[in-house]
Amino acid sequence: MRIVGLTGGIASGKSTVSNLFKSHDVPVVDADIVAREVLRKGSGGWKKVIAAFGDEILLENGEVNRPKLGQIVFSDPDKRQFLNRLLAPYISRGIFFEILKLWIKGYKVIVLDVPLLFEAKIDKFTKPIIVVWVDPDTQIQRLLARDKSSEEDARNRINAQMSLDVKRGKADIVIDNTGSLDDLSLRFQKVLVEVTRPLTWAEFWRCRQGVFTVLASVTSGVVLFMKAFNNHTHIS
Ligand SMILES: CC(C)(COP(=O)(O)OP(=O)(O)OC[C@H]1O[C@@H](n2cnc3c(N)ncnc32)[C@H](O)[C@@H]1O)[C@@H](O)C(=O)NCCC(=O)NCCS
Ligand SMILES: Nc1ncnc2c1ncn2[C@@H]1O[C@H](COP(=O)(O)OP(=O)(O)OP(=O)(O)O)[C@@H](O)[C@H]1O
Repeated sequence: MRIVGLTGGIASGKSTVSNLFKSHDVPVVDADIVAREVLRKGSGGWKKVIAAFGDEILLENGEVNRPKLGQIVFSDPDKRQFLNRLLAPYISRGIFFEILKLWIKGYKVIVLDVPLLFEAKIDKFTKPIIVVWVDPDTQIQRLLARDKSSEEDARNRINAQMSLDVKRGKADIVIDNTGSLDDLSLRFQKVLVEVTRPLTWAEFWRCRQGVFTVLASVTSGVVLFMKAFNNHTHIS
């Protein structure tokens, strides 16, 4: 299985590109969705966040007040690093199981949409790495229009991430999304051809997907064995 990395800056257009992949039957694992799940009421991440930030971080219904937590961590790098370290094990585990499910379903190519792909060093497991790039003015305009946030909040969020130009330098494929959605669709067609071509063996091992494949094989082998063992015990 080929795991394609998709990243970029906040509001650079990752979800828009993800939707194009999905509309061409290429499944996408979205780290933002996984990160939401690990903060759901009652989950392990939720308990850790309450222990660290106190009950004041909760809404009346017991869910985490995301805008409030966002304001705290995006204006304080130490608290953000702390939250990242707190949630990283849960997010990594969630991503791993999402990939495993798709692998068991037999998908040959999947896309991993992770805003912090480089920061969290997940890029080692993905090939190729696609960076969705926009010029800084377009990025801030789209972020303000989408989130209806203050310019200060928007800039804090942009500054919380590795610079988009640095990310661009680390990419195998850069999608410039400064233009219109039609421009993006045209660029995307070429990217789709590139990511759905088979990997050479050298590329496969270089990006450590070999390690993931071995891990996934062993895990699913153990799951199948346990199922068979349980069935057998019930019958006798
Ligand atoms: C702080 C939280 C509660 C704010 O929630 P909110 O609904 O306002 O934002 P949302 O989760 O939709 O994120 C929007 C965008 O912000 C950026 N972002 C999110 N978390 C981070 C972070 N820790 N560092 C830098 N950028 C981030 C990403 O580009 C993301 O796409 C939330 O972002 C969170 O739990 N972040 C920590 C988990 C994480 O690292 N998520 C990123 C997935 S790898
Ligand atoms: N080419 C484009 N032309 C006009 N608007 C666009 C274009 N691409 C994306 N947008 C809009 O810009 C906003 C940000 O795009 P999107 O949500 O895909 O970014 P993202 O990188 O996934 O953001 P985040 O990091 O917050 O998850 C959205 O409102 C989207 O509709």
